[in-house]
Amino acid sequence: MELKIIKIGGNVIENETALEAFITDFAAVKGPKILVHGGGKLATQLAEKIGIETTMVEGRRITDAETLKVITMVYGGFANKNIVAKLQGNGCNAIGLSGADGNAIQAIKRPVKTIDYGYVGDVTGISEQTIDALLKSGLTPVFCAITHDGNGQLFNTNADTIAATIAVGMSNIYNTALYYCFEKNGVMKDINNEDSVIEHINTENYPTLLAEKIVTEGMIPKLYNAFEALKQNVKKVCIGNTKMIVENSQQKHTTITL
Ligand SMILES: Nc1ncnc2c1ncn2[C@@H]1O[C@H](COP(=O)(O)OP(=O)(O)O)[C@@H](O)[C@H]1O
Ligand SMILES: CC(=O)N[C@@H](CCC(=O)OP(=O)(O)O)C(=O)O
Repeated sequence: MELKIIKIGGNVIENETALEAFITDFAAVKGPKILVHGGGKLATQLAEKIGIETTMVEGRRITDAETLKVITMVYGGFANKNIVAKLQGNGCNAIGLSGADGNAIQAIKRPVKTIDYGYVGDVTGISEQTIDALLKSGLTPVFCAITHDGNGQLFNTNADTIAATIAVGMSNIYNTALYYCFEKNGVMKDINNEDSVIEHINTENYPTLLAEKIVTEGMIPKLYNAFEALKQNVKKVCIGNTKMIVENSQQKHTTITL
């Protein structure tokens, strides 16, 4: 059976109309499914309001103790519960989780090489049996971008990485398909031209896209994670507009292959 792991980005969450449209489409997706959400933009806005500066390095947030509090409140609080409530309103029996809940996603502090990211976690494992028990009982897990180390420490983890790791872990039980949904139509040749979607990215054309800076910022972890997922048994990875998850959708998007 296919399990769909669908990730939505910060710009979708932040935009009331886009979020409502996505929720309707996600609720209508048939079969077992898991939603992973970010909320990076909302966290940056709240941090700014309370005088905490945000530093991003290659799409990842440097997370000090105060920033960790903000992201926990935003991702695990407002963003997660708002999405769960809206899904409930659309007949989808969602349950909101962080990686600490049910020990679902374990992580270690990202090792310091040239950069110390602070309380940023690299995922070490997921509890696929616990997640599967939720699926089997008819619930739809909704994960925010928070993990833990099993010793009481929460971590901020890139939501794209969480989605990929869940897809990899759950591939022990299901055929998994990973969808990265965001506000654009896919990975674009020209970021200002929605018609310039690159329909296929693979390990051959990717280095050029990276070198020519066609792929930058938040798209770097997304593609890194896409390749990692495919190498570890995930059957399908797509990047595109939320409309691509609609059954028989003709929406153009980017498909990643090895
Ligand atoms: N070639 C590209 N095509 C589309 N988006 C790109 C590209 N290169 C960089 N990006 C950036 O990647 C962003 C998506 O990643 P990210 O900021 O992590 O957002 P999300 O929260 O949606 O995952 C886009 O909003 C865009 O600014
Ligand atoms: C470590 C790290 O960078 N974590 C991300 C988690 C949220 C996220 O990934 O949100 P989007 O998918 O909306 O970008 C962050 O704090 O921005």
